[in-house]
Amino acid sequence: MELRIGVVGTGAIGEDHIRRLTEVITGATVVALSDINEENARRIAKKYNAVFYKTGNEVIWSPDVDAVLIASWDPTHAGYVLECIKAKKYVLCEKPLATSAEECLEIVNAEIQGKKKLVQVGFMRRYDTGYRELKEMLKSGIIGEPLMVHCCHRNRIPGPQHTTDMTIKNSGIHEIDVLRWLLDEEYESGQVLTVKQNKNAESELKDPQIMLLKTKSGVRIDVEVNMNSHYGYDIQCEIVGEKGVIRLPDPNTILTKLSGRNSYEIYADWSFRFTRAYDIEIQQWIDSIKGSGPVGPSAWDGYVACITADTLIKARKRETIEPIIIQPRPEFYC
Ligand SMILES: NC(=O)c1ccc[n+]([C@@H]2O[C@H](COP(=O)([O-])OP(=O)(O)OC[C@H]3O[C@@H](n4cnc5c(N)ncnc54)[C@H](O)[C@@H]3O)[C@@H](O)[C@H]2O)c1
Ligand SMILES: O[C@H]1[C@H](O)[C@@H](O)[C@H](O)[C@@H](O)[C@H]1O
Repeated sequence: MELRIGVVGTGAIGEDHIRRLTEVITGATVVALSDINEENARRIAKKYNAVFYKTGNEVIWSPDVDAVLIASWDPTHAGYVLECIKAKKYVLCEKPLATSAEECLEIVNAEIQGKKKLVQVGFMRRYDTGYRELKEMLKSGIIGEPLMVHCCHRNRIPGPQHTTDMTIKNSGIHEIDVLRWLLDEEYESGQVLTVKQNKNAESELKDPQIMLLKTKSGVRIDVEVNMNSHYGYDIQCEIVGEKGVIRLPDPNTILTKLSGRNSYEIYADWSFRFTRAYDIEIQQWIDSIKGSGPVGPSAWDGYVACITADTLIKARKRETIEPIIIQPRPEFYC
């Protein structure tokens, strides 16, 4: 049976997911889509033989749609996810789940009231082969207990509407999620350092920023989140353990020997770096909702990531170390 998917938001990643669902993923067809940029959405609807709807809610409530993928701007996520829960439809929402922890809790409570797990959050790094290998190696105990984690999240240039808070809540949120998944524990406190301003950054944008996190067991984490690397999209993660160090591999790119130099390509953005992870994420989402329901990052994971991001933003503004206070995890998500 082909699952009929509706997509809300057909910008960069929305269109890429539609291509993926059509050309790469098995068992699903994109039948409906919507975007406030009507011209672009109509172009994509024509290209992929889907129906254009004027509003996201019409896509969600359409009887022709079995499940929904949300890829619109961050502040629109919570409203659409709540609507999907009302309509009792499975939904894969791109990160972040919402722009505040309060909205995330509203989603969590609505899902619990509906007595069915419907929501998955687009934390695709959990599906990246490199991160998966890191997790396996950590579990094997080969480096002993992890003690410190050093990460970089470098974007070549920021998107047009990027703000100082988004560096944490839109970009750094990937590390917030993937590191608690890797280490399998929660955070205790956090801090953000701003550094000498990059002259290439917009004057309003504090860039780069360093997120510092401490986990409950005392692991120390530093993450450079840099929106203006200029040289490319570069994701690094090194875990220092009691007996050794493990490091996320760079993606395999061809070694070029040219003009007296050995060189490797560095990807320009996330769409190339995480292509395979998105493919696996979406295929597993489709397979799971045809089975007993989603098994990927849940609304609860969306909440924990968001409360951590909110706390880090508060810490940056106050120039303090803030405790990260997470509500008790409901039985529903255990
Ligand atoms: N998981 C990842 O690695 C990853 C990568 C890129 C983007 N994202 C997330 O995906 C979302 C989209 O990012 P993007 O890079 O494609 O941005 P984009 O600006 O290219 O696309 C967003 C689209 O949303 C549309 N939109 C805005 N408000 C809307 C509304 N109310 N209803 C319907 N459509 C609306 C815009 O017109 C635009 O076409 C963001 O939330 C971002 O955080 C995740
Ligand atoms: O910093 C970017 C991340 O590296 C990507 O994976 C996307 O999430 C994008 O929206 C962010 O701006």
